Amino acid sequence: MSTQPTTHSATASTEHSTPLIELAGVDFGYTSTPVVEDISLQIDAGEYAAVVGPNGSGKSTLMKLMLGLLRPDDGVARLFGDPSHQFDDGSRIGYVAQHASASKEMPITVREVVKMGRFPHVGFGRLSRDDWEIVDRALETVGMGAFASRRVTQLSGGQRQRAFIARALASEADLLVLDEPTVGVDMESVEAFYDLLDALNSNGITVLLIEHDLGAVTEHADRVICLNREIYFDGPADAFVESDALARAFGTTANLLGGSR
Ligand SMILES: Nc1ncnc2c1ncn2[C@@H]1O[C@H](COP(=O)(O)OP(=O)(O)OP(=O)(O)O)[C@@H](O)[C@H]1O
Repeated sequence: MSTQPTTHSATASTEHSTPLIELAGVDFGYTSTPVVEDISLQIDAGEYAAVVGPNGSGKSTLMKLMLGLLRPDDGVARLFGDPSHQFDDGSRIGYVAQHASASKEMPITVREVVKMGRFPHVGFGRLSRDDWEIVDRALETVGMGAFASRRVTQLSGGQRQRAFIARALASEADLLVLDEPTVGVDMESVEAFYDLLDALNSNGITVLLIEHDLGAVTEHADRVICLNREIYFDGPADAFVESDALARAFGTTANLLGGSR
């Protein structure tokens, strides 16, 4: 695959000093029981951050609060400087869901999926020659040029995730948000997938992911946010490995960092 991402305009993320995501004193519960409490953090342009925590610790809820899909009961959530729930420029955020949830719904080709990344720019109008060039460059960047005509349903888990990253690149997103992107992806493809994320981040794209594979997180992400209803740790991945936050948040002293890789 190409390791030279070319589709993203790196200037887009460096010219803004406003945090991409900002949470201040955020509380949220689906019922009267709080699911996340007193969350304050910001994600700046160019970061490579991972949210980790045990099952049911509020990671997906936190992500939804960040993206404006849920509104805080208390506190403030901002996305690109606007209240998150009012933010409406979908082209700036590329979302990659878990492979399992994207598996059956798309009897269309890889190139058609990536084409969708241009919709925020052209509406449902026709793509120009320049738009198609962006689509094809995105496919090359993720190493999927040879699969452009393949149906998404006929891809492996890792290939499918690459196709969805290409869609984000085609939309020229500043922020790539991935929710457990390597679930169901074989180990060799996980390595290659993270190599791609590393390369995209080096090229200026902000990467924010929820990841269950703590070994991958600490090897690749620069920043770890460890959550269990409240934030147990937020800082450099190296310091996370050295800290006791993992044991406290997960309630175990087992080696969770090396087991899955
Ligand atoms: N729509 C909902 N309605 C009510 N409760 C919910 C809803 N979604 C999640 N919850 C509850 O909120 C808590 C946190 O769930 P969340 O999905 O955010 O955790 P998570 O850390 O992403 O979990 P996992 O790692 O298992 O995916 C859980 O107790 C869950 O049962």
